Amino acid sequence: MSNNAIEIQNLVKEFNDFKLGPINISIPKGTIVGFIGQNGAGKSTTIKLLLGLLNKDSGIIKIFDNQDYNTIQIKDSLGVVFDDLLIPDEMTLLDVERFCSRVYSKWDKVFFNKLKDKFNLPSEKMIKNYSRGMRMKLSIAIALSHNAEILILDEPTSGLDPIVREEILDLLLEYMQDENHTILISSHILSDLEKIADYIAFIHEGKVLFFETKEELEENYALCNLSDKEVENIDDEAIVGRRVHSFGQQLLVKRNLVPNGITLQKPSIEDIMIYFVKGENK
Ligand SMILES: Nc1ncnc2c1ncn2[C@@H]1O[C@H](COP(=O)(O)OP(=O)(O)OP(=O)(O)O)[C@@H](O)[C@H]1O
Repeated sequence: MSNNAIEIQNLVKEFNDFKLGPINISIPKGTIVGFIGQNGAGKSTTIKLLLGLLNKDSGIIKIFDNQDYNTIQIKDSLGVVFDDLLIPDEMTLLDVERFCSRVYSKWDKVFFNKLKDKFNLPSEKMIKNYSRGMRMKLSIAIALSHNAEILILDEPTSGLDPIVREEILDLLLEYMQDENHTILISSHILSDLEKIADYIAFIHEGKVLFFETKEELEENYALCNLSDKEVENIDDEAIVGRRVHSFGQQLLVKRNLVPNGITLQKPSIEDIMIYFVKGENK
């Protein structure tokens, strides 16, 4: 049995004007993978393929070594959050709770009610009258309350205020106390991922540009500010991307390819993402 919770091999999906893949990613059990990329890069498409909500053109997707994940057991082991709640608007939280207790074999009513109180979610208000933040919180509460072994979260913190976001990140870290738990989370709020992710997968125009641990990103890349003259001494191979200023240039470089003596700074994940995209036109 492999040590991966999710394995994606040569996954391809084509729409009229967009091609995803081939995507190759292995997500080890017990890790949090932050899935980043520009709007339209292919994050949600990958997640939908993973969940069987879209049909792939080719490739292999395995969840716990299992390619046939339409079984109840595998559905039970996935907790899913999309950027909006996919629940009929006429339902109340009480209806949702009753529904989930029937659908999920390991539904934890006590934990769900704890989250309901923590998030101040009204029990009898119709979901259609919930605010966006309340809908997201309910969605997260459901995903966390059925003892899923993998959480797949597509933009779970979008539209939430910083305090609630922090609470949710804490809940995710608490969930990860169990070493068999795994999270794949896509987000444009890169500072959130900076706090919790072990790996960052960066998808750009349907291709994975990198899949590295946060430590590897830190070891491999650095920012430096140089004059135009100084930049001439840097090998083109070392430059991932650049931003030209009136006083010189800021570069994202591969640490191991720049000469000694240059002052290097640690880039944020946001820096790395921006310079990778800009690097295309360097
Ligand atoms: N059902 C579909 N039919 C046709 N094209 C689609 C379909 N679903 C997605 N696409 C296209 O696939 C591309 C990737 O979209 P996707 O939603 O995966 O991006 P994303 O990275 O999740 O973006 P965002 O950050 O904006 O949510 C886009 O060009 C989108 O228009």
